[in-house]
Amino acid sequence: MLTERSTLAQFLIEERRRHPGSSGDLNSLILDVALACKAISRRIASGALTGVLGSAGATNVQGERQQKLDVLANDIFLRANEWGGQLAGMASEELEAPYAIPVEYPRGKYLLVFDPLDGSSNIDVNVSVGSIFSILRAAAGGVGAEPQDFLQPGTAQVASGYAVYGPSTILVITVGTGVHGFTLDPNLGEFFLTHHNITLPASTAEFAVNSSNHRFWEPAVQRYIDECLAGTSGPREKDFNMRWVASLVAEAHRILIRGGVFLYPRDSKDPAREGRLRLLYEANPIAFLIEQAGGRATTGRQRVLEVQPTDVHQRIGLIFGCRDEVERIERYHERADGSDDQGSPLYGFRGLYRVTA
Ligand SMILES: O=P(O)(O)OC[C@H]1O[C@](O)(COP(=O)(O)O)[C@@H](O)[C@@H]1O
Ligand SMILES: [Mg+2]
Ligand SMILES: [Mg+2]
Repeated sequence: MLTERSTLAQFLIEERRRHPGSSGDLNSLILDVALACKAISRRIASGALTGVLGSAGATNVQGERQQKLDVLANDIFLRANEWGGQLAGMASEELEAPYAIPVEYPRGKYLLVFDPLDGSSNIDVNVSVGSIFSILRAAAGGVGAEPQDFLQPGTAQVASGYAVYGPSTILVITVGTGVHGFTLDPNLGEFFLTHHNITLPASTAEFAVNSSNHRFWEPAVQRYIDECLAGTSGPREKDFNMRWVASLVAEAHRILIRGGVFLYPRDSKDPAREGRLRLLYEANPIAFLIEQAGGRATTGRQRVLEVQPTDVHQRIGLIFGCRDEVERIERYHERADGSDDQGSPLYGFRGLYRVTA
């Protein structure tokens, strides 16, 4: 019987009862991931006192400047998860190639993919950051250090989750049976079940987008945001609120708790890439959580979880949140000019009144 004082371990034991023949490896793996998140939370909380802020002076595979905490968090994830015998390999935002489990440790049947520190531009300004993870099955025989082993669609995820290092540290996970949140008690060093069965409302009046990219967006996204901005004077006939934390985990958490829609859509800012966020360790784990909470996640054209990855570090347009809004954005994408059959003819991008941001 789960209560507000149930620990993450107790919750996982309850879940395992549904699968009597299971080995318990998935539970052990999730507990190791949780341990990594606790360790990262401690390091972040000490901030400037322990010299963890600032740049590491290097760039990662994406060509982005690594912060010291990016490197530290990556190392914590590797060390916490490499020895337990549940994994065949790991892939990280901070590592160009997948990480092979060292020969001295046993191999297991899962693959772990993670963004050890998400929203890292927020570290130095003391705003929420997080970690994101996704668990996949390894190919039979426990191999799993080759890039192609990780190129599985999001529908193949066994579990996913994130930790937000905010005013409190919260771990939110799904093992395919709903979405559950656990708050870290910093005195006991233990995650307790505080948010059981998180569900998203169907509709919302709050959106999250980096509107400085407006001119690079496709017409469908321009139309959607312009209509939100027009508020009661536009075709939506209601006012919207906007938030942008620049930390995907913080944004996803807010949306899971109080609803909303998030857009980091495909744009033309850098023609070499499809979007800003990474498919395997940002979009897929968040999309799994959002769908499990009753929401929807799309690239605009396709369900995120059905995209066949072609590269471990592949980027993609990501739109997720409350079902009604995401479906509306998908409809706007159905026509290249951003209009749809249900839109006002006077108010589309071909309409008489074109609203600008
Ligand atoms: O700075 P921008 O363009 O608004 O981008 C913000 C996005 O970048 C990210 O910080 C990318 O994650 P990393 O910090 O792991 O690279 C997302 O969390 C966030 O949604
Ligand atoms: Mg990230
Ligand atoms: Mg990161």
